[in-house]
Amino acid sequence: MSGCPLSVEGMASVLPASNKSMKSDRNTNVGKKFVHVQNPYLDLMDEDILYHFALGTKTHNLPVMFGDVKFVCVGGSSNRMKAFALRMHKELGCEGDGEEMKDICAGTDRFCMYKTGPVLSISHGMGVPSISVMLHELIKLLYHAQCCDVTIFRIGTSGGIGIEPGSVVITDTAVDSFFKPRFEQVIMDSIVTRSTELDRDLAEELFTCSKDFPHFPTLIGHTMCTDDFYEGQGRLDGALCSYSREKKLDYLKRAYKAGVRNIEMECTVFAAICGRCGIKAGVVCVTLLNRLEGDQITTPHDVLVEYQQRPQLLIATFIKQQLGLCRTPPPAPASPERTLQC
Ligand SMILES: O=P(O)(O)O[C@H]1O[C@H](CO)[C@@H](O)[C@H]1O
Ligand SMILES: O=c1cc[nH]c(=O)[nH]1
Repeated sequence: MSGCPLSVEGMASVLPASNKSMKSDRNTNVGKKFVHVQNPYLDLMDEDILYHFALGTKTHNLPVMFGDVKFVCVGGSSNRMKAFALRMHKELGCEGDGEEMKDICAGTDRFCMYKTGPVLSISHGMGVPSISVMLHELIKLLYHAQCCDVTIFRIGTSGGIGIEPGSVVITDTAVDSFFKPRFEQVIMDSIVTRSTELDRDLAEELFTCSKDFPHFPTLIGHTMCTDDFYEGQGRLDGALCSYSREKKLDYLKRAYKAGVRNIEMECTVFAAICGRCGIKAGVVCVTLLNRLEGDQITTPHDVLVEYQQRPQLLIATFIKQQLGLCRTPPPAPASPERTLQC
């Protein structure tokens, strides 16, 4: 994050041991949409240790480190999220080549985190349990840092259904394996059902933005979240397979009929947790294959690398537009393209 005009590098971010946790009056900022938590116990705690990030309210000055965050991008792989941070570094016109950018979570190898100006880039690993742990700590971090008007994106990979590999799917509805827009969470010995609503306007805005990239198809559709890559997604190539090829195809075709265009492993919990905490959320995943045609990912590595960049390209452009750093769309003749002071 060094050299970026919007970064907080250089300010005291690690607190002396004696410091109290950072708390402030959120009521002074009327009109702003603050990230909130849904836990009455949190404010009663003297200290909050974000264990999987190796950060804490007494050891780190979270408002100084993260108070300006407006966009958070999450994705499964740490390399992808570092690449996205480097891309944003360049796109925001920050100084240097970004190679000096530090992993804020270097104290742990669970997740990686990079900050470029108002953009935070974080990995979440694979599957609901992993992203769920990350999201709890991320949202507490944004809450402790008193962040407001935050938008969060998941930029991922997925298996497509009935669409060309390399297509980018912007999720309108995150559904479970029964094609229902819900996330069922086992909480102790109860099952709690939460809504998986995503921001429709955001999906439409992203779709409009995708028109800048005619070299790959982008569409809006339902995304199905499963708890497994193999049997959970009806694959015939796992170590176990308890159904027939016909049953698999019947399932995928029913999914398609229900509006599902791609399958991945995190979108329902992502939508459910972000929605409950007042964070505008979007899911954008590229498809690596068409599941009606096969299960194995046979696409060459270099093509897969290019595919993975598609959601990044779209989100980076969207963020630049939101920050007023892009001319498109709409062209603004009266106000020339803004540049950031580095
Ligand atoms: O590419 P990412 O973000 O990891 O997402 C997808 O890829 C993983 C499976 O290969 C799952 O986590 C799935 O959701
Ligand atoms: O088929 C696929 C490809 C990527 N990620 C998934 O979850 N499934």
